[in-house]
Amino acid sequence: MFRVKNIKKYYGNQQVLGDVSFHVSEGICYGLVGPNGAGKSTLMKIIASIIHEYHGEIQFSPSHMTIGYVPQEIALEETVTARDNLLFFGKLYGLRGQALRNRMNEVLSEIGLTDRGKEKVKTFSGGMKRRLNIGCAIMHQPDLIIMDEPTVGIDPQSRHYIFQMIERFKQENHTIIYASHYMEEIEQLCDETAFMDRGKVVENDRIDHLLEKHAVPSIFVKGRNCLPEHMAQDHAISETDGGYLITTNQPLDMMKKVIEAGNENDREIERLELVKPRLADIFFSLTGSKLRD
Ligand SMILES: Nc1ncnc2c1ncn2[C@@H]1O[C@H](COP(=O)(O)OP(=O)(O)OP(=O)(O)O)[C@@H](O)[C@H]1O
Repeated sequence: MFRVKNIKKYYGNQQVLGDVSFHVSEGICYGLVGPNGAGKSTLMKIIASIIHEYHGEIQFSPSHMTIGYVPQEIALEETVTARDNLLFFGKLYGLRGQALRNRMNEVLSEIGLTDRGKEKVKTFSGGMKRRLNIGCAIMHQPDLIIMDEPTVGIDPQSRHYIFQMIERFKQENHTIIYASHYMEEIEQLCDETAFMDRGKVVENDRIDHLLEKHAVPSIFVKGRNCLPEHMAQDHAISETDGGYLITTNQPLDMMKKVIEAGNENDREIERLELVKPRLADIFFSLTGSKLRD
């Protein structure tokens, strides 16, 4: 679908992208995740051809691929209706007449605003504006949809709605680039992801591969005297949530040991759990950066 090759970008003397490369296949949702300032928006603007001054190359295949760009900032005319905004963007993309009106109605239904289409955008909630912002970018049914943090500051219902839209886009074989600093969103929506930090891609792969490659299993135990003797010497243990997180390659054996030791007199186990590896922990272990600093 497209390949990002050795992209470098400077603002004055500041390098904001340093030799970024990856490949995105057709029909997937590809996540760009990283803290504020990592370079996600700059990279997306380069892919969307909004920024032209950079080093490196973006290779699209086919070369005439169509792109829809959903900016991080709401880009709507608030004094007119949702329908007028969609008509305006549809015209920009070359739609006219009945085809334009049909597509406008289709998109209104897709973004769940059919009943509000004739109302002015200034009366909309933040979530409705976000949905309309997406609607404007998909009027021309683009092959590639680039979404820059489309769920920032919205209510859970609208977020859920946007997630459902993205699932539909994928089913219709659109390719999506999705930037976020919410790792839960990347885990839920994306097939592959690139971890970005300080203008570099520190890791990129399929999400299941990342978890397999980097996640270290662990168990969580909480209770009175719940740690068996000697365990602290033999394993990596950290205190968290009033209990202990024990990193081990044999989590089930370890749970057995904790339970056996828990049967002794002065011990009491309140909670014992296998801890599912999370992408956010992998990101932190690779970069030393938290996503929401
Ligand atoms: N037009 C510009 N002129 C100068 N510096 C800029 C410009 N745009 C972005 N930057 C800088 O480039 C770096 C990367 O910014 P960018 O917006 O791409 O990061 P980001 O990962 O998208 O962050 P955020 O989540 O805050 O949008 C930041 O240090 C930012 O201050």
